[in-house]
Amino acid sequence: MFIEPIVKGGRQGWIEVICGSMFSGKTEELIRRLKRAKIANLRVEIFKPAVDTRYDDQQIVSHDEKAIPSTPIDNSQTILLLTSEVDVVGIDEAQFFDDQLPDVCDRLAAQGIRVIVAGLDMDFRGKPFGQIPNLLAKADYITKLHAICMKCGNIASFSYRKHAHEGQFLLGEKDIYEPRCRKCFYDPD
Ligand SMILES: Nc1ncnc2c1ncn2[C@@H]1O[C@H](COP(=O)(O)OP(=O)(O)O)[C@@H](O)[C@H]1O
Ligand SMILES: Cc1cn([C@H]2C[C@H](O)[C@@H](COP(=O)(O)O)O2)c(=O)[nH]c1=O
Ligand SMILES: [Zn+2]
Repeated sequence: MFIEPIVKGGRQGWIEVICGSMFSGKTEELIRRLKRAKIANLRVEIFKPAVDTRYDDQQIVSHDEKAIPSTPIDNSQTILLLTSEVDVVGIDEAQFFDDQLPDVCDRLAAQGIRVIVAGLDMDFRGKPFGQIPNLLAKADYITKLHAICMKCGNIASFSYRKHAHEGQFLLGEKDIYEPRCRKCFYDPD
């Protein structure tokens, strides 16, 4: 389990990335860290891409219905305008944000802010997704989570799309996606 680092000598920022397949627990882990920060009386701001309207327009909601209020935004640079007086920034579904997101996270960390980013590391083809690879390169702390393969019960790193849609962007749940292990993802039958 991720334990918050001890910071000596004043305020210091850093970047945490939580990645993994769908249903691996990224949103639950993000919510857990953000709730602990709130318990510590830190000033917390939470963002998600406005396009992600799956469970709720405003809140971040996990597959298991854990929720926390957030601000939906269209552009990652908006985060800089809304975080002048905060200690912790949380960002969910980061794979959907524009290519400025790594730079935005760098700038927040340089201001002494703890930045916690959650997102899919791979798309339905098993290819790196959006800015997550660049964020992983910049991260101070990385947590890779795993789901359970829906075919064989092993540990799953991949998100298998059950529909024929070819575009990278397709919001969905268990009706469209299932987590799979490497073997069941590449050799289905
Ligand atoms: N195949 C699966 N493997 C693991 N968890 C699953 C699976 N299917 C459903 N779940 C549920 O999904 C929850 C994780 O949801 P969530 O944090 O929203 O994941 P993510 O953000 O990574 O998609 C788990 O606690 C569990 O209740
Ligand atoms: C693999 C994959 C997923 N998506 C979409 C499907 C969901 O709406 C989100 C991921 O949500 P989660 O919190 O990680 O479960 O992303 C997509 O658009 N394209 C893909 O290839
Ligand atoms: Zn499997």
